[in-house]
Amino acid sequence: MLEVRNVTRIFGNRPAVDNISFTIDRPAFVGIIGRSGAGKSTFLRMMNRLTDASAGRILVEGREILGLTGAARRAWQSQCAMIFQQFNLVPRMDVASNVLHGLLNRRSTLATMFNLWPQTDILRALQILDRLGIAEQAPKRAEALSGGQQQRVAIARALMQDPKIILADEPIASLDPMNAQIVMDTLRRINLEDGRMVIANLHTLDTARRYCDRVIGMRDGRIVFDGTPEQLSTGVARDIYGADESFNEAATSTAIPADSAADAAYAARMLA
Ligand SMILES: Nc1ncnc2c1ncn2[C@@H]1O[C@H](COP(=O)(O)OP(=O)(O)OP(=O)(O)O)[C@@H](O)[C@H]1O
Repeated sequence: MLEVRNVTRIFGNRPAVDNISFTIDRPAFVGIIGRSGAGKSTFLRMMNRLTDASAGRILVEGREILGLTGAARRAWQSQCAMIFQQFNLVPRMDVASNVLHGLLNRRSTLATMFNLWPQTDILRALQILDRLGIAEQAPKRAEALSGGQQQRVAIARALMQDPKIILADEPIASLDPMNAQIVMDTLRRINLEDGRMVIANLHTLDTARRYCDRVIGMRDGRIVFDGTPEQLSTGVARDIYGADESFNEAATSTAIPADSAADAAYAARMLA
């Protein structure tokens, strides 16, 4: 389904991504981990054609996507939707319009400028918001929502494109543990229920272990691990992150701390 062959990206004289190759043959949930600067974002941006590759090929269902230009490139970009750490919504625009903007590549500028959307598109946007549990937020300005809700709006906008692949660049890095879990659960649901491949750059090991079918570890632009979550032992992780014996997995954790779970249970009891 996806074949990455000897892909390299050089900035200046330094490779950010250095001759990486791998194949994904089903709509799996794939996590990419590695410390800051390992090349994770650069790889996703090449897949989405936001950044050009210096060398190599990326084939999706046999079709080379690195050479696409113009309308073909835009069409590809809507088939592999991107989700960012900072959500990238239009803050003052209402939630429903933000979701409808997922169709931007397919609509005329004029219609978009005047916010003219066919009723079928509006209904679909509302259905998607409903599926993600945030339909009641549709009329609100995006900026009025919590981070977790905003990220779900960004996922809804991505779904509006009906993508084959969802690329998520540190989708939970700005969220508290509770919201991080909701967003990851949402991505996993979409992966399993719709059969859409998800490739997510993740900054915490426990998230990669919990949600991914497969984990790719990058270090200095290269793939240094490619395996199942079970194979991702502390020793392997230490290798990926280039850390010494003092490497502490808990420091990369986004698990909900026992304290805050207890606090939430206490608050729920008091409100009951
Ligand atoms: N546009 C650019 N111009 C020059 N160098 C860049 C550019 N984008 C990325 N780099 C460099 O490429 C390397 C890989 O960066 P990249 O953002 O892909 O890493 P990353 O693993 O995603 O890290 P982070 O989690 O911090 O984003 C870094 O050394 C970075 O400084």
